[in-house]
Amino acid sequence: MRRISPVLQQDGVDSDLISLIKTILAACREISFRVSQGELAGVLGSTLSENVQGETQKKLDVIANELLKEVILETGVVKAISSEEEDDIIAGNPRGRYLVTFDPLDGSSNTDINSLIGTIFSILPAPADKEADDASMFLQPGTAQVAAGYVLYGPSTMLALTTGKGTRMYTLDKTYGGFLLTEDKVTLPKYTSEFAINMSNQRFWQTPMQNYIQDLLLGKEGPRGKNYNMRWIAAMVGDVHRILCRGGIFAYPADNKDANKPYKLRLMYEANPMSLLIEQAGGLSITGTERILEIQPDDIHQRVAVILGSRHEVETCLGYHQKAALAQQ
Ligand SMILES: O=P(O)(O)OC[C@H]1O[C@](O)(COP(=O)(O)O)[C@@H](O)[C@@H]1O
Ligand SMILES: [Mg+2]
Ligand SMILES: [Mg+2]
Repeated sequence: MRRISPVLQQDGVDSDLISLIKTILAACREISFRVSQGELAGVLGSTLSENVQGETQKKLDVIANELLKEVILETGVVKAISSEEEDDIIAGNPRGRYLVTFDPLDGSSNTDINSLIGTIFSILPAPADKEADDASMFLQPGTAQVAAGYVLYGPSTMLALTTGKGTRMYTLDKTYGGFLLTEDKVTLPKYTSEFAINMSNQRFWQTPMQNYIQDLLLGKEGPRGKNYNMRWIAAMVGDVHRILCRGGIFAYPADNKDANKPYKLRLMYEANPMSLLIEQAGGLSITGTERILEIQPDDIHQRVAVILGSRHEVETCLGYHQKAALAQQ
């Protein structure tokens, strides 16, 4: 089985970028170890603080954030980092060629129940003409990402990674201590009959999403003419992993539960890296009205609606949104 470096070298990936990816993975290996120790490592439970998004931080959120921050800044090739758990960006080497954004721990609420969690990361080119503490550097569309990936801390620790030449999966070999290639070309089936959405928000969704899900639930007797199954892991990293493995559609649409917070997922830390992984595997990722990877961000902590997965199903969902928009004209 092949290790990461030769695979990336074969794809023509720059040596600085390879060593940056390997550094991020070294931190993830450490997080994986601590997660697997569970209560024994004293990493479970909540801290008394809240992050910039007003959410209570889990101990593991803080530990994972610190680990990643420290090693990434030490590489010397990173101009700045932006984390879901930090209010502001953190400047690195002014001559660094890369910017890194990450969600150190995705699916935080799963930590205390020994369920799926993961780390999501995205790497962008650093503009040479900006200061290392200038947050506007990060406001690049997802199409600009030079690499994106996640590490899933499950029964085995797995990495999904893309540098723009398809999506591959690797599995952490704990005896050797590194990630080995276990799926060379992840390919999403175009069609699916499995969806992932938090149904408890149903009454707060907008009409097109209400109609789309309603038609899935009608099954064989409804307009879609087949029965659908549902899964919800409560960690985007787990739901996206399942979709990369066997197809499906995942949605965290807009809702009006809290007027000040219509969207849940973050563009830079979750939506963009997952969208690149999904599209590089032949899937599609949209907000309902536009392709996520083409959004021009206006804030590092901005949130978006996310609908991603098997191409035909996402296009069908898009059709419901387009129909509603036409009816309003
Ligand atoms: O609480 P809900 O509605 O099930 O939301 C779950 C969603 O929230 C998230 O956990 C948010 O991520 P964090 O754990 O990084 O805050 C997603 O991974 C997941 O899809
Ligand atoms: Mg998250
Ligand atoms: Mg998180």
